[in-house]
Amino acid sequence: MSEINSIEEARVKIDSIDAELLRLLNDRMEVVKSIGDLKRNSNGAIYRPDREQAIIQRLSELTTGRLNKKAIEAIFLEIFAVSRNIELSEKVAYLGPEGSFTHQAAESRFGAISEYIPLKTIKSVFEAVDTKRVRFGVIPVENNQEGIVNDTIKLLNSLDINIVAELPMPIHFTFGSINDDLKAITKIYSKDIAFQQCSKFIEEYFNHDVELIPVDSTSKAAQLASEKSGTAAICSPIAAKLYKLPVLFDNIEDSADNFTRFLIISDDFKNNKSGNDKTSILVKLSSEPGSLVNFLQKFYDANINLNKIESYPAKKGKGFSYQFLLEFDGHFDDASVSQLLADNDSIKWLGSYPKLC
Ligand SMILES: O=C(O)C(=O)C[C@]1(C(=O)O)C=C[C@@H](O)C=C1
Repeated sequence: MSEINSIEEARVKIDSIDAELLRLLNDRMEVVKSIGDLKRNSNGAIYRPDREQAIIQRLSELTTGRLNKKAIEAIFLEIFAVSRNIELSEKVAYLGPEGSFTHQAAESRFGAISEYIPLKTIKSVFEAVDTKRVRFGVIPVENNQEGIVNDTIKLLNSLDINIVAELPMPIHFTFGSINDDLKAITKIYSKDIAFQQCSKFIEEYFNHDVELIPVDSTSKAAQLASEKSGTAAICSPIAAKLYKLPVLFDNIEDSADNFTRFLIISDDFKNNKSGNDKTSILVKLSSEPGSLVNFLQKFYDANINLNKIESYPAKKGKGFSYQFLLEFDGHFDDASVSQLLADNDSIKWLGSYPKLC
Protein backbone atom coordinates (compact mmCIF):
# COMPACT_ATOMS: atom_id res chain seq x y z
CA MET A 1 0.00 0.00 0.00
CA SER A 2 1.35 3.46 -0.92
CA GLU A 3 2.47 5.84 1.82
CA ILE A 4 -0.19 8.01 3.46
CA ASN A 5 0.82 11.52 4.59
CA SER A 6 -2.29 13.02 6.13
CA ILE A 7 -5.49 12.01 7.93
CA GLU A 8 -7.55 13.59 5.12
CA GLU A 9 -5.73 11.51 2.54
CA ALA A 10 -6.29 8.35 4.67
CA ARG A 11 -10.00 9.13 4.97
CA VAL A 12 -10.41 9.54 1.22
CA LYS A 13 -8.88 6.05 0.84
CA ILE A 14 -11.08 4.60 3.60
CA ASP A 15 -14.22 6.06 1.98
CA SER A 16 -13.34 4.48 -1.32
CA ILE A 17 -12.56 1.07 0.28
CA ASP A 18 -15.83 1.24 2.27
CA ALA A 19 -17.79 1.86 -0.94
CA GLU A 20 -16.15 -1.21 -2.46
CA LEU A 21 -16.86 -3.28 0.69
CA LEU A 22 -20.50 -2.21 0.59
CA ARG A 23 -20.79 -3.18 -3.08
CA LEU A 24 -19.29 -6.61 -2.32
CA LEU A 25 -21.50 -7.11 0.74
CA ASN A 26 -24.57 -6.28 -1.34
CA ASP A 27 -23.42 -8.82 -3.95
CA ARG A 28 -23.02 -11.37 -1.14
CA MET A 29 -26.53 -10.66 0.13
CA GLU A 30 -27.98 -11.30 -3.37
CA VAL A 31 -26.45 -14.80 -3.24
CA VAL A 32 -27.66 -15.24 0.33
CA LYS A 33 -31.20 -14.31 -0.75
CA SER A 34 -31.07 -17.10 -3.38
CA ILE A 35 -29.92 -19.61 -0.74
CA GLY A 36 -32.86 -18.48 1.41
CA ASP A 37 -35.30 -19.12 -1.46
CA LEU A 38 -33.80 -22.59 -2.06
CA LYS A 39 -33.99 -23.41 1.65
CA ARG A 40 -37.61 -22.30 1.83
CA ASN A 41 -38.50 -24.64 -1.02
CA SER A 42 -36.71 -27.56 0.61
CA ASN A 43 -37.70 -26.61 4.18
CA GLY A 44 -33.98 -26.38 5.09
CA ALA A 45 -32.72 -24.67 8.27
CA ILE A 46 -31.53 -21.09 7.82
CA TYR A 47 -28.98 -21.14 10.65
CA ARG A 48 -26.07 -23.49 9.82
CA PRO A 49 -23.38 -23.06 12.51
CA ASP A 50 -21.34 -25.80 10.84
CA ARG A 51 -21.11 -23.77 7.59
CA GLU A 52 -20.40 -20.53 9.48
CA GLN A 53 -17.52 -22.16 11.38
CA ALA A 54 -16.15 -23.60 8.13
CA ILE A 55 -16.19 -20.11 6.53
CA ILE A 56 -14.39 -18.55 9.52
CA GLN A 57 -11.84 -21.36 9.54
CA ARG A 58 -11.21 -21.02 5.80
CA LEU A 59 -10.77 -17.23 6.01
CA SER A 60 -8.46 -17.55 9.04
CA GLU A 61 -6.20 -19.82 7.01
CA LEU A 62 -6.38 -17.45 4.03
CA THR A 63 -5.65 -14.18 5.85
CA THR A 64 -2.34 -12.47 5.18
CA GLY A 65 -3.04 -8.98 6.58
CA ARG A 66 -3.77 -7.59 10.03
CA LEU A 67 -7.01 -9.47 10.63
CA ASN A 68 -6.53 -12.53 12.85
CA LYS A 69 -9.08 -15.28 13.50
CA LYS A 70 -10.75 -13.37 16.36
CA ALA A 71 -11.22 -10.25 14.25
CA ILE A 72 -12.49 -12.26 11.29
CA GLU A 73 -14.95 -14.01 13.59
CA ALA A 74 -16.24 -10.71 15.05
CA ILE A 75 -16.84 -9.24 11.58
CA PHE A 76 -18.31 -12.34 9.99
CA LEU A 77 -20.67 -13.26 12.83
CA GLU A 78 -22.42 -9.91 12.20
CA ILE A 79 -22.45 -10.55 8.45
CA PHE A 80 -23.99 -14.00 9.03
CA ALA A 81 -26.62 -12.49 11.35
CA VAL A 82 -27.63 -9.99 8.65
CA SER A 83 -27.58 -12.81 6.04
CA ARG A 84 -29.92 -14.95 8.11
CA ASN A 85 -32.34 -12.07 8.46
CA ILE A 86 -32.32 -11.57 4.69
CA GLU A 87 -32.99 -15.29 4.16
CA LEU A 88 -35.77 -15.32 6.71
CA SER A 89 -36.13 -13.45 9.96
CA GLU A 90 -36.15 -16.14 12.64
CA LYS A 91 -37.33 -15.46 16.15
CA VAL A 92 -34.99 -16.18 19.04
CA ALA A 93 -36.24 -16.72 22.61
CA TYR A 94 -33.79 -16.40 25.48
CA LEU A 95 -33.78 -16.54 29.27
CA GLY A 96 -34.56 -12.93 30.11
CA PRO A 97 -34.99 -10.31 31.18
CA GLU A 98 -33.73 -8.00 28.47
CA GLY A 99 -30.13 -7.15 29.28
CA SER A 100 -29.38 -10.53 30.91
CA PHE A 101 -26.12 -12.34 30.17
CA THR A 102 -28.16 -14.82 28.12
CA HIS A 103 -29.41 -11.87 26.03
CA GLN A 104 -25.79 -10.84 25.53
CA ALA A 105 -24.90 -14.39 24.46
CA ALA A 106 -27.86 -14.50 22.04
CA GLU A 107 -26.91 -11.17 20.48
CA SER A 108 -23.31 -12.27 20.07
CA ARG A 109 -24.53 -15.06 17.78
CA PHE A 110 -27.72 -13.75 16.18
CA GLY A 111 -26.57 -10.13 15.79
CA ALA A 112 -28.19 -6.84 16.62
CA ILE A 113 -31.13 -7.00 14.21
CA SER A 114 -32.77 -10.35 14.96
CA GLU A 115 -36.15 -10.57 16.64
CA TYR A 116 -35.61 -11.49 20.30
CA ILE A 117 -38.14 -12.64 22.87
CA PRO A 118 -37.08 -12.56 26.54
CA LEU A 119 -38.82 -15.27 28.63
CA LYS A 120 -38.95 -15.66 32.37
CA THR A 121 -37.79 -19.26 32.80
CA ILE A 122 -35.63 -21.84 31.05
CA LYS A 123 -38.75 -24.00 30.80
CA SER A 124 -40.63 -21.29 28.87
CA VAL A 125 -37.72 -20.99 26.42
CA PHE A 126 -37.87 -24.77 25.79
CA GLU A 127 -41.65 -24.61 25.40
CA ALA A 128 -41.48 -21.71 22.92
CA VAL A 129 -39.09 -23.82 20.79
CA ASP A 130 -41.11 -27.01 21.25
CA THR A 131 -44.35 -25.39 20.11
CA LYS A 132 -42.51 -23.74 17.18
CA ARG A 133 -43.38 -20.24 18.36
CA VAL A 134 -39.66 -19.51 17.86
CA ARG A 135 -37.03 -21.29 15.79
CA PHE A 136 -34.19 -20.97 18.33
CA GLY A 137 -33.78 -20.70 22.08
CA VAL A 138 -30.73 -19.57 24.06
CA ILE A 139 -30.25 -20.82 27.62
CA PRO A 140 -27.32 -21.28 30.04
CA VAL A 141 -26.07 -24.84 30.63
CA GLU A 142 -23.13 -24.39 33.00
CA ASN A 143 -20.99 -21.85 34.79
CA ASN A 144 -17.46 -22.69 35.89
CA GLN A 145 -18.12 -21.26 39.40
CA GLU A 146 -21.71 -22.45 39.91
CA GLY A 147 -21.74 -25.76 38.01
CA ILE A 148 -24.35 -27.28 35.72
CA VAL A 149 -27.84 -25.76 35.23
CA ASN A 150 -30.09 -28.67 36.16
CA ASP A 151 -33.25 -27.26 34.54
CA THR A 152 -31.55 -27.22 31.15
CA ILE A 153 -30.49 -30.86 31.39
CA LYS A 154 -33.89 -31.95 32.70
CA LEU A 155 -35.67 -30.26 29.79
CA LEU A 156 -33.21 -31.59 27.19
CA ASN A 157 -34.06 -35.00 28.59
CA SER A 158 -37.83 -34.66 28.56
CA LEU A 159 -38.44 -32.80 25.28
CA ASP A 160 -37.50 -33.52 21.68
CA ILE A 161 -35.14 -30.59 21.40
CA ASN A 162 -31.63 -30.58 19.94
CA ILE A 163 -28.49 -28.62 20.67
CA VAL A 164 -27.59 -26.55 17.61
CA ALA A 165 -24.51 -24.78 18.95
CA GLU A 166 -22.58 -23.97 22.11
CA LEU A 167 -21.65 -20.44 23.12
CA PRO A 168 -18.89 -20.13 25.71
CA MET A 169 -18.84 -16.58 27.10
CA PRO A 170 -16.68 -14.90 29.75
CA ILE A 171 -18.94 -13.19 32.29
CA HIS A 172 -17.84 -9.61 32.89
CA PHE A 173 -19.64 -7.23 35.22
CA THR A 174 -19.68 -3.49 34.71
CA PHE A 175 -20.24 -0.76 37.25
CA GLY A 176 -22.57 1.96 36.03
CA SER A 177 -23.96 5.14 37.53
CA ILE A 178 -25.20 8.52 36.41
CA ASN A 179 -22.87 10.03 39.05
CA ASP A 180 -19.24 10.05 38.11
CA ASP A 181 -18.13 10.88 41.66
CA LEU A 182 -18.03 7.62 43.64
CA LYS A 183 -18.44 9.54 46.94
CA ALA A 184 -21.95 10.56 45.88
CA ILE A 185 -23.02 6.91 45.54
CA THR A 186 -24.82 5.53 48.60
CA LYS A 187 -26.74 2.59 47.10
CA ILE A 188 -25.67 -0.17 44.72
CA TYR A 189 -28.24 -2.42 43.03
CA SER A 190 -27.47 -5.90 41.71
CA LYS A 191 -28.14 -9.60 42.16
CA ASP A 192 -26.84 -11.34 45.28
CA ILE A 193 -24.50 -13.49 43.26
CA ALA A 194 -23.03 -10.46 41.48
CA PHE A 195 -22.30 -8.77 44.83
CA GLN A 196 -20.48 -11.95 45.86
CA GLN A 197 -18.52 -12.16 42.63
CA CYS A 198 -17.49 -8.47 42.76
CA SER A 199 -16.82 -8.21 46.51
CA LYS A 200 -13.15 -7.15 46.16
CA PHE A 201 -14.10 -4.24 43.89
CA ILE A 202 -16.77 -3.04 46.35
CA GLU A 203 -14.35 -3.27 49.26
CA GLU A 204 -11.56 -1.46 47.46
CA TYR A 205 -13.57 1.35 45.88
CA PHE A 206 -16.05 2.15 48.65
CA ASN A 207 -14.53 3.13 51.97
CA HIS A 208 -17.68 5.07 52.89
CA ASP A 209 -20.95 3.38 53.82
CA VAL A 210 -22.78 2.03 50.87
CA GLU A 211 -25.98 -0.01 50.92
CA LEU A 212 -26.01 -3.14 48.73
CA ILE A 213 -29.58 -3.68 47.51
CA PRO A 214 -30.31 -7.07 45.94
CA VAL A 215 -32.86 -7.03 43.08
CA ASP A 216 -34.23 -9.78 40.79
CA SER A 217 -31.89 -9.22 37.88
CA THR A 218 -28.87 -7.15 36.95
CA SER A 219 -31.03 -5.54 34.21
CA LYS A 220 -33.44 -4.32 36.88
CA ALA A 221 -30.39 -2.96 38.73
CA ALA A 222 -29.27 -1.05 35.62
CA GLN A 223 -32.77 0.37 35.13
CA LEU A 224 -33.06 1.56 38.76
CA ALA A 225 -29.58 3.11 38.71
CA SER A 226 -30.32 4.90 35.44
CA GLU A 227 -33.32 6.59 37.08
CA LYS A 228 -31.88 7.74 40.41
CA SER A 229 -28.94 9.93 41.31
CA GLY A 230 -26.79 8.66 44.19
CA THR A 231 -27.19 5.04 43.08
CA ALA A 232 -25.20 2.60 40.94
CA ALA A 233 -25.61 -0.85 39.41
CA ILE A 234 -23.43 -3.90 38.95
CA CYS A 235 -24.74 -5.35 35.71
CA SER A 236 -23.96 -6.82 32.30
CA PRO A 237 -22.52 -4.51 29.64
CA ILE A 238 -25.65 -5.07 27.54
CA ALA A 239 -27.95 -3.98 30.41
CA ALA A 240 -25.97 -0.77 30.86
CA LYS A 241 -26.28 -0.14 27.13
CA LEU A 242 -30.01 -0.90 27.17
CA TYR A 243 -30.75 1.63 29.94
CA LYS A 244 -28.16 4.15 28.71
CA LEU A 245 -26.39 3.87 32.05
CA PRO A 246 -22.90 5.41 31.91
CA VAL A 247 -20.26 2.73 32.59
CA LEU A 248 -17.63 3.84 35.12
CA PHE A 249 -15.70 0.55 35.34
CA ASP A 250 -15.59 -2.61 33.24
CA ASN A 251 -14.58 -6.15 34.31
CA ILE A 252 -15.03 -5.57 38.06
CA GLU A 253 -15.41 -9.28 38.93
CA ASP A 254 -12.97 -10.84 41.46
CA SER A 255 -12.05 -13.80 39.32
CA ALA A 256 -10.90 -13.27 35.77
CA ASP A 257 -12.17 -16.67 34.70
CA ASN A 258 -15.88 -16.52 35.36
CA PHE A 259 -17.24 -18.26 32.35
CA THR A 260 -20.71 -19.43 31.31
CA ARG A 261 -21.51 -21.87 28.56
CA PHE A 262 -24.81 -21.19 26.79
CA LEU A 263 -26.60 -23.45 24.32
CA ILE A 264 -28.61 -22.62 21.24
CA ILE A 265 -31.47 -25.08 20.95
CA SER A 266 -34.02 -25.91 18.26
CA ASP A 267 -36.40 -28.73 17.48
CA ASP A 268 -35.60 -31.26 14.79
CA PHE A 269 -32.16 -29.90 13.96
CA LYS A 270 -29.07 -31.67 12.64
CA ASN A 271 -25.80 -29.94 11.75
CA ASN A 272 -23.52 -31.25 9.05
CA LYS A 273 -19.96 -32.07 10.09
CA SER A 274 -17.75 -28.97 10.51
CA GLY A 275 -14.48 -30.88 10.95
CA ASN A 276 -14.16 -30.09 14.68
CA ASP A 277 -17.35 -31.20 16.39
CA LYS A 278 -18.63 -32.22 19.77
CA THR A 279 -21.56 -34.53 20.57
CA SER A 280 -23.75 -34.45 23.69
CA ILE A 281 -25.80 -37.42 24.88
CA LEU A 282 -27.80 -38.46 27.92
CA VAL A 283 -27.53 -42.06 28.96
CA LYS A 284 -29.45 -44.05 31.56
CA LEU A 285 -27.48 -46.83 33.24
CA SER A 286 -28.74 -49.39 35.70
CA SER A 287 -27.21 -49.18 39.16
CA GLU A 288 -25.26 -52.44 38.89
CA PRO A 289 -21.56 -52.90 39.51
CA GLY A 290 -19.61 -52.15 36.36
CA SER A 291 -22.38 -50.60 34.26
CA LEU A 292 -20.58 -47.25 33.95
CA VAL A 293 -17.18 -48.86 33.39
CA ASN A 294 -18.61 -51.09 30.67
CA PHE A 295 -20.23 -48.15 28.96
CA LEU A 296 -17.09 -46.00 29.09
CA GLN A 297 -15.02 -48.89 27.76
CA LYS A 298 -16.86 -48.47 24.43
CA PHE A 299 -15.45 -44.93 24.10
CA TYR A 300 -11.96 -46.19 24.83
CA ASP A 301 -12.34 -49.01 22.29
CA ALA A 302 -13.59 -46.60 19.62
CA ASN A 303 -10.79 -44.10 20.43
CA ILE A 304 -13.29 -41.32 21.18
CA ASN A 305 -12.12 -38.51 23.44
CA LEU A 306 -14.55 -37.73 26.30
CA ASN A 307 -14.86 -34.07 27.39
CA LYS A 308 -17.44 -34.29 30.12
CA ILE A 309 -19.35 -36.72 32.29
CA GLU A 310 -21.92 -35.56 34.86
CA SER A 311 -24.27 -37.81 36.80
CA TYR A 312 -27.91 -37.33 37.84
CA PRO A 313 -30.07 -39.67 39.83
CA ALA A 314 -33.09 -40.46 37.64
CA LYS A 315 -36.19 -41.73 39.44
CA LYS A 316 -37.43 -44.97 37.96
CA GLY A 317 -40.14 -47.06 39.58
CA LYS A 318 -39.28 -47.70 43.22
CA GLY A 319 -35.50 -47.72 42.94
CA PHE A 320 -33.06 -45.33 41.34
CA SER A 321 -31.20 -45.64 38.11
CA TYR A 322 -28.47 -43.27 37.06
CA GLN A 323 -28.45 -40.83 34.24
CA PHE A 324 -25.30 -39.26 32.81
CA LEU A 325 -24.62 -36.32 30.55
CA LEU A 326 -21.69 -37.18 28.31
CA GLU A 327 -19.91 -34.91 25.86
CA PHE A 328 -17.23 -36.15 23.51
CA ASP A 329 -15.29 -35.24 20.36
CA GLY A 330 -16.93 -36.25 17.10
CA HIS A 331 -20.12 -35.98 15.09
CA PHE A 332 -23.18 -38.20 14.84
CA ASP A 333 -22.23 -38.89 11.20
CA ASP A 334 -18.77 -40.27 12.14
CA ALA A 335 -18.88 -44.04 11.77
CA SER A 336 -17.35 -44.59 15.22
CA VAL A 337 -19.94 -42.33 16.88
CA SER A 338 -23.01 -43.60 15.03
CA GLN A 339 -21.97 -47.20 15.79
CA LEU A 340 -21.65 -46.40 19.46
CA LEU A 341 -25.06 -44.72 19.57
CA ALA A 342 -26.87 -47.26 17.37
CA ASP A 343 -29.54 -49.54 18.81
CA ASN A 344 -29.20 -48.30 22.33
CA ASP A 345 -32.51 -47.26 23.84
CA SER A 346 -30.88 -45.94 26.96
CA ILE A 347 -29.05 -43.21 24.99
CA LYS A 348 -30.62 -39.92 24.01
CA TRP A 349 -28.64 -38.02 21.39
CA LEU A 350 -28.86 -34.28 22.14
CA GLY A 351 -26.86 -32.85 19.27
CA SER A 352 -23.58 -32.68 17.34
CA TYR A 353 -22.25 -29.16 16.87
CA PRO A 354 -19.02 -27.20 16.26
CA LYS A 355 -16.71 -27.50 19.28
CA LEU A 356 -15.90 -24.07 20.73
CA CYS A 357 -14.72 -25.01 24.25
O1 LIG B 1 -24.62 -21.43 3.50
C1 LIG B 1 -25.75 -21.26 3.94
O2 LIG B 1 -26.49 -22.21 4.25
C2 LIG B 1 -26.30 -19.90 4.10
O3 LIG B 1 -27.46 -19.75 4.40
C3 LIG B 1 -25.38 -18.70 3.97
C4 LIG B 1 -24.80 -18.25 5.30
C5 LIG B 1 -23.77 -17.12 4.98
O4 LIG B 1 -24.09 -15.96 5.17
O5 LIG B 1 -22.69 -17.48 4.50
C6 LIG B 1 -25.90 -17.70 6.15
C7 LIG B 1 -26.47 -18.42 7.17
C8 LIG B 1 -26.00 -19.73 7.59
O6 LIG B 1 -25.99 -19.85 8.97
C9 LIG B 1 -24.69 -20.09 7.01
C10 LIG B 1 -24.12 -19.35 5.99
